[in-house]
Amino acid sequence: MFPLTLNQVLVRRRGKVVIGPTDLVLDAGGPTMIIGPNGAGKTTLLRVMHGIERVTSGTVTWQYDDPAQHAFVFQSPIVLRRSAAENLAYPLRLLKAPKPEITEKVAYWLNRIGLGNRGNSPATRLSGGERQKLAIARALIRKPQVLFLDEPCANLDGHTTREIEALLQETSAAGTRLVMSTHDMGQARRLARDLVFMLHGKVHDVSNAEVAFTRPQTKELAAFLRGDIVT
Ligand SMILES: Nc1ncnc2c1ncn2[C@@H]1O[C@H](COP(=O)(O)OP(=O)(O)OP(=O)(O)O)[C@@H](O)[C@H]1O
Repeated sequence: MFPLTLNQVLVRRRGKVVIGPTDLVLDAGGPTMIIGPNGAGKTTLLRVMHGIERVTSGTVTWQYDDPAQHAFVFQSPIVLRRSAAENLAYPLRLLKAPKPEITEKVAYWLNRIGLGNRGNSPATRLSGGERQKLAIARALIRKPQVLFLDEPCANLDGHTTREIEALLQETSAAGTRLVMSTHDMGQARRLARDLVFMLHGKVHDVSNAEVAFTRPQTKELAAFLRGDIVT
């Protein structure tokens, strides 16, 4: 599916330029972490790439696009008002997967996210961290080639964050392309192969994560990584 190429993408909402005009090319590697100050446009950029945010002008081009091959995990986990197991089964039912396969995969993923004995619990009763893990598992259960995540660990405790990071690292190693926003520079350091630094609605810098953290190429990125307020 890669490269994914954004060419002069501009998103205007209520008269305000939220994104762009900006360019970005993502290759097949990853994980890519999108960083930048609040309001820089990280969420909107992810939504544009996934195809759920209309662009005002410019183009978003996949090498070949198959919307069934990309999934999106939102900052506030969205769970269906059904059991945890039913949440996981849902995407497989849409794909008309055979029943035994659904049963097997649901059991595997419930265990994988530590909900092995909570399959019948209503998803809405789970904790925030459990709901987020469920949302990620529901995205992964159909083995997408690309997974977009918008601040998946915002507001989660350290233990859950560590579990989610381990799951994401495993997912990336297994070949799913991760593109994720984070405000946590420790997390970016732990997970990123490359960093996309957003500032004022534009992609300001794209660099290898190691290079960015040791020799940032712009003074704005250096300041942001130092923890300064960048305006
Ligand atoms: N539909 C909309 N209408 C008006 N303004 C919008 C809309 N969507 C986003 N914005 C504005 O565009 C800017 C970028 O928003 P976005 O959520 O993409 O940034 P972000 O970098 O993800 O921010 P945060 O880190 O705070 O989540 C913000 O100032 C936001 O208020």
